[in-house]
Amino acid sequence: MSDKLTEICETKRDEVEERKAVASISTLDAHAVHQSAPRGFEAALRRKAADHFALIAEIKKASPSKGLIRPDFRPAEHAKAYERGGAACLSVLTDAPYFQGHEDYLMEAREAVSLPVIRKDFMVDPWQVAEARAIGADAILIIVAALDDTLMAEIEAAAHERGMDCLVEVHNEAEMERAARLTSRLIGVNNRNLKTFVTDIGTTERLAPLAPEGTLLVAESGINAHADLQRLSQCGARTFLVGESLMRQSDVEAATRALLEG
Ligand SMILES: O=C(O)c1ccccc1NCC(=O)[C@H](O)[C@H](O)COP(=O)(O)O
Repeated sequence: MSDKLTEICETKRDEVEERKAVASISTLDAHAVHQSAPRGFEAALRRKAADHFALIAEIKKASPSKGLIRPDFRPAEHAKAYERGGAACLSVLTDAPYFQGHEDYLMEAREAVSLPVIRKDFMVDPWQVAEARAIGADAILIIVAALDDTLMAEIEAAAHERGMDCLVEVHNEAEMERAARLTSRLIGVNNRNLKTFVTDIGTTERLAPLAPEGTLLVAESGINAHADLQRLSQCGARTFLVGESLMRQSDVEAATRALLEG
């Protein structure tokens, strides 16, 4: 194993092979018919970002870099608090081995609110897109560093076929160039290096000018306060993905409002 992201993706590939033996894509798609239609993740962000900051609020129990973040973890309650606090969308971590996540958390959170929800997981196979829709996800994450161009495009196509949006995540200049080859124009700059965990919000400032025309840029990770939103808005970022700093607060609703309003 060379780094954490590689390790996580190797574990994920094994997990997906086991799951594929239990449910085919057509079984998952048949199941997805019973879900409500995708809620329009990117559209909700674009609407909010047009006149204010747009927040993707993350439901995150634990992480490889920080361990347990929220001991009294209640996905539906956190989802409602985020919605009341003004979030535009939710992100729910479903990876179990490294984030103590679960598919049930996404289903519980989405059921409790009317916000669109992204499944935050490590996509390594188009099969996972069918699974994401079957549990109700409105969008998926594509981590450019984890995929080659062909697989990235296949995963994006599988999402679009099902009416889902893609948040395409980059961390450096070369990844931004590769992201531009996809059709999605919802691009997240992860301020956290997923190989070393070093986090620097200056990463968004460095990469923002390189985003392709028409991009809705999302600044991800390491965002703690309203002042960070104001700082990042100077480089054109008006959409933010925030997990840990909100999940550590006892009053999640008030913290969400304070982050957005100052
Ligand atoms: O959060 C981690 O430690 C982590 C480690 C390895 C891969 C991914 C990781 N996090 C996923 C995310 O991108 C964040 O959960 C998300 O951007 C929110 O970040 P934060 O506000 O810093 O919790």
